[in-house]
Amino acid sequence: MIEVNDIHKSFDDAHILKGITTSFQKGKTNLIIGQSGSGKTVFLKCLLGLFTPEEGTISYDGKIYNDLTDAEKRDLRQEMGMVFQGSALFDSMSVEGNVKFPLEMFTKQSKSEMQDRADFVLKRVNLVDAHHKFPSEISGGMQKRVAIARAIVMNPKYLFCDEPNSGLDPKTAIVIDNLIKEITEEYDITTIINTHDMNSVMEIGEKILFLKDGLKAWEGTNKEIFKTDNETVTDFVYSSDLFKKVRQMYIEERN
Ligand SMILES: Nc1ncnc2c1ncn2[C@@H]1O[C@H](COP(=O)(O)OP(=O)(O)OP(=O)(O)O)[C@@H](O)[C@H]1O
Repeated sequence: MIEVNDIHKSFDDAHILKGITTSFQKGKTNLIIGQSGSGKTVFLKCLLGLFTPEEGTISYDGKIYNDLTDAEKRDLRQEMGMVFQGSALFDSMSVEGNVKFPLEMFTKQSKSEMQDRADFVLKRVNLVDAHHKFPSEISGGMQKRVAIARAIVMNPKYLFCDEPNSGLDPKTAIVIDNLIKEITEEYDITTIINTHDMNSVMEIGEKILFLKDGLKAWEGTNKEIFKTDNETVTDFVYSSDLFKKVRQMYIEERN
């Protein structure tokens, strides 16, 4: 579980995060949504320990980040997996090489242990025949699977995903969303996903945090987001006619 208490982050005179308090449960897919520039990436980077908030605290299963020693912070970072926007695979390394990379960097595992772990996570993301291919030889959806395999290879407690569906067709995006949700439940990970994809919000948003101008404008579940009358949320989430109709049908079905 990650608990965020009143964090503020500024760059020079620009006050970007203006006091955000929230929490993210383990075993759940937590989504962060909001317009471009609302502070989602800055918030995610604070959770990753890449930015230090000037005020407020972030705690990871009860451990307050600022109270940790440098060695404890390093240990905590190793409990974090990250799926970057655009996958961010190493082009010069094979699929298997990409997945083994964190093990080679951060563990003292033997070659056969690394091989077993790489085989296991690649199988878990349903990639069994691509070990020796290079990123340029596989599809965007397969690259995302490799990125997910690499993010979970160290058995993380916390998984952060920045726009995991960007550049994917809608069908592949759903497969990737479901894969992230399954893995989150299976390994009891606290997963936080930064997204613009309203389909993800509806499908896997067990908890949704809506940021606006660096503030928490709303939070709730995907079921609650259908029912909310909060105009800031409805203006943003239901800006397309299609989603407006879906919401109307949902409300009528429930009445
Ligand atoms: N390192 C930085 N230095 C200065 N300003 C920054 C830095 N990183 C982000 N910002 C500013 O913080 C604000 C929020 O940016 P952020 O990237 O968090 O938005 P976002 O909600 O993730 O947008 P998008 O959905 O487009 O990715 C922007 O005004 C941005 O210019």
